Amino acid sequence: MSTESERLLVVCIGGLGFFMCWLLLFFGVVGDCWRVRFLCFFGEEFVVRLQVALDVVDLPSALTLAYQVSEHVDILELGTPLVKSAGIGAVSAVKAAHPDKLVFADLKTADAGELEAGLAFEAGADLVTVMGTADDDTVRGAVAAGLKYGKSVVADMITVVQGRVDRIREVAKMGVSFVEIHAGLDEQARPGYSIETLLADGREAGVPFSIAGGVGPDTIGSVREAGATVAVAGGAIYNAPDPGAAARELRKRANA
Ligand SMILES: O=C([C@H](O)CO)[C@H](O)[C@H](O)COP(=O)(O)O
Repeated sequence: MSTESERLLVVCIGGLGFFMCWLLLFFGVVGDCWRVRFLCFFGEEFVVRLQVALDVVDLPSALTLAYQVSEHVDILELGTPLVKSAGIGAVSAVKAAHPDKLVFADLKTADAGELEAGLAFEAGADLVTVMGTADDDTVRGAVAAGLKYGKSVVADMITVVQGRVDRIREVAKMGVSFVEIHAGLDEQARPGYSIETLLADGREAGVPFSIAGGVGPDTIGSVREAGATVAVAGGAIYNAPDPGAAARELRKRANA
């Protein structure tokens, strides 16, 4: 073989190796949630992922609901009340039943971020929440667990109303995959509640975000237009007479 062909061969093998390294990094270490983020920014700019909040309080009901809706959603969330009632083993059960879906453990961790996030990842969660109001070291601890397991951490901004955009930007810099701009069930129940304030803060913050707080068929289009990575829907699905049909309709409207 001539020297020129040898050099070409070395360049080709080197190039292939470099490409394989990036593939491994992308599909292995970086994890599913970063793939969602990547697709949203570079592959499917206007696609919003649909996350169902399984806000029931026992595992059989959660598994039934997940079974009814899974084909229409991207992310199955174990709501905080479910994890408190059924335990972290519920995360493993939902992941075992739906290995093709991203499983989100809504722990809303307020302290011991690395320890609690590690529990969820160990149980099979792909994403876990830490409170956006938690101590910065708690958020950083959860992120450290995410890096260790190759999974993602979401900062839940529930209860933050004043100065929300500033705090969103702060926690985004701590390495969370995205920020959940969230009005909890109690806040939603107050007269005058509007999802619009969440959307406005999402638009202004300029970091990847999800929206939770009464997302339904009438609002999911605005959630997408605001630029959200993920739309979270609980009551609009589990309170519907046919949760599967409700999820299908949300999916249709999300990307209409
Ligand atoms: O996170 C939630 C709440 O704090 C209870 O755990 C809900 O899952 C979230 O608000 C989404 O539910 P809906 O507001 O009913 O869509």
